[in-house]
Amino acid sequence: MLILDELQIGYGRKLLATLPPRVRVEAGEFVCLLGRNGQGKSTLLRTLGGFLAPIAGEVTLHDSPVRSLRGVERARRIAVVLTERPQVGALGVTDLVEMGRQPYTGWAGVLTEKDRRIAATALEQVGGAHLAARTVDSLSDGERQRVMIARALAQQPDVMLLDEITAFLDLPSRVTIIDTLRRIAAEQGVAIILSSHDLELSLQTADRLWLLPGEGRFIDGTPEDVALSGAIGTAFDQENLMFSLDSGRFESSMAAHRSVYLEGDDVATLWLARALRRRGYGLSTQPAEAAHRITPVSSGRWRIDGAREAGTIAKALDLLATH
Ligand SMILES: Nc1ncnc2c1ncn2[C@@H]1O[C@H](COP(=O)(O)OP(=O)(O)OP(=O)(O)O)[C@@H](O)[C@H]1O
Repeated sequence: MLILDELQIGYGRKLLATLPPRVRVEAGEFVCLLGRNGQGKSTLLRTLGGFLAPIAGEVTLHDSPVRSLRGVERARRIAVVLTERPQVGALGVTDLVEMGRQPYTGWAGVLTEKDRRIAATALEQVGGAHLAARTVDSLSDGERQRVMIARALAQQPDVMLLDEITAFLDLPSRVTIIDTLRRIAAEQGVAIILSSHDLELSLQTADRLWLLPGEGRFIDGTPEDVALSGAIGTAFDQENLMFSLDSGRFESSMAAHRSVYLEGDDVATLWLARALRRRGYGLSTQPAEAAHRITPVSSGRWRIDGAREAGTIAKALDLLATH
């Protein structure tokens, strides 16, 4: 339903990215948009929302160019959530969420019972019903983000564009908000495009990744295809940090000073492998080439070089360091 045709985004002569000839986003899709600072994530979202003209090409929503949508029409179809703290003073949470109904209330702005019900349901959907009587300026960052999402939902849009909304939240709050958005996309058929710096969470949750790796490129695929293509490494790796395809996360890339052959693949051994990498050990697949050999004895207990036993990861690291 959202179609990006021959799209080039940027400002004046500054071209930030050229997209493939046709990119489609279907109802119910949850897309995460990733890229380093300044690669054009916000610019792309602004272009998709029709707030910024593309350098070339066109964005259409249900066959209408988004740039041609008038204010109210656009607000009924496209909702935008930003990370900035809204300057709304002591406005009530319920009043703010009900503002999402403005595209439907006509000039007088009178809310019907139905409008109030839709706003209340939106607040419930983001787990914010208990905040209804609070004022917006009294909310924590995480609570405020939920309320801003509720306002966007109250617009009953076809597309939601969210720009780095999880930036200041702790991990459980980020997971909760992303889960809520995924559920909303799937259950209500809203297409959701969310820019984020949370690469690992995006890899785990997105139906699709859009990656702006720099040099004007744009990559579109399932998280797994994008990871396997090596594009995540190209976009984010740096001297001391590399994306590991084995673990699906970034790992410190200090030069390995000694290699260890580690047997076993139980959970405790996977955590021991993490600790070893952090300490600068390389994990060898060839026992004969490794300086040390670690064998699991039972879960969370290992034998080091056939002799000494370690019952914690700290002890295993100690034994390796003193040997
Ligand atoms: N109005 C503008 N005119 C010209 N250049 C702009 C304008 N707004 C942003 N830019 C530039 O365009 C580039 C992309 O900016 P954008 O905000 O889209 O990046 P981003 O990927 O969202 O970055 P971040 O992760 O830091 O939020 C940056 O170099 C920025 O300085």
